[in-house]
Amino acid sequence: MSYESTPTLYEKYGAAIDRVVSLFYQKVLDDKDLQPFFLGVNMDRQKKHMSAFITYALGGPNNYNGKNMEAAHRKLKITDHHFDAVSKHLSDSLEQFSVEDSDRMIILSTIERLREAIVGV
Ligand code: HEM
Repeated sequence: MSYESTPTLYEKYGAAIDRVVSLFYQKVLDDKDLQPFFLGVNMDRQKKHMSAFITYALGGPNNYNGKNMEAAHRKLKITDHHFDAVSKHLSDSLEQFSVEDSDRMIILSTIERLREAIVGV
């Protein structure tokens, strides 16, 4: 009998989060539909906030000190189309880092739960 417990997603992928987030924002900024949202945004700060947010969402330590999702996206007039595009870039980035499909699905469903707080607020 083994006492090993299932590792959290943070234990499995935590070391790669910064690199995944960098690749993700490369894709976002290469996307003509999404570029305008990030004009004038400090991307170093943005990447740090996103990495901390994802770290916590995957079961890691809570070092996130940014705004809540509703406050962060208020007045940006983000549509479902934009949300789907961002979600796809995250999915592609996770795939490029060889995150297992079943884990990628869990991560995407965690992100999906934020849709209401981000779209159209
Ligand atoms: C899919 C899930 C998403 C997550 C987890 C997420 C996460 C975050 C985080 C952690 C911040 C930083 C908040 C802060 O600085 O206090 C942020 C800001 C921002 N997000 Fe998102 N975001 C998501 C979707 C989107 C979408 C779909 C768009 C637009 C297409 C978007 C555009 C922005 C912009 C422009 C900012 C910067 C706001 C500013 O600094 O004034 N985000 N997001």
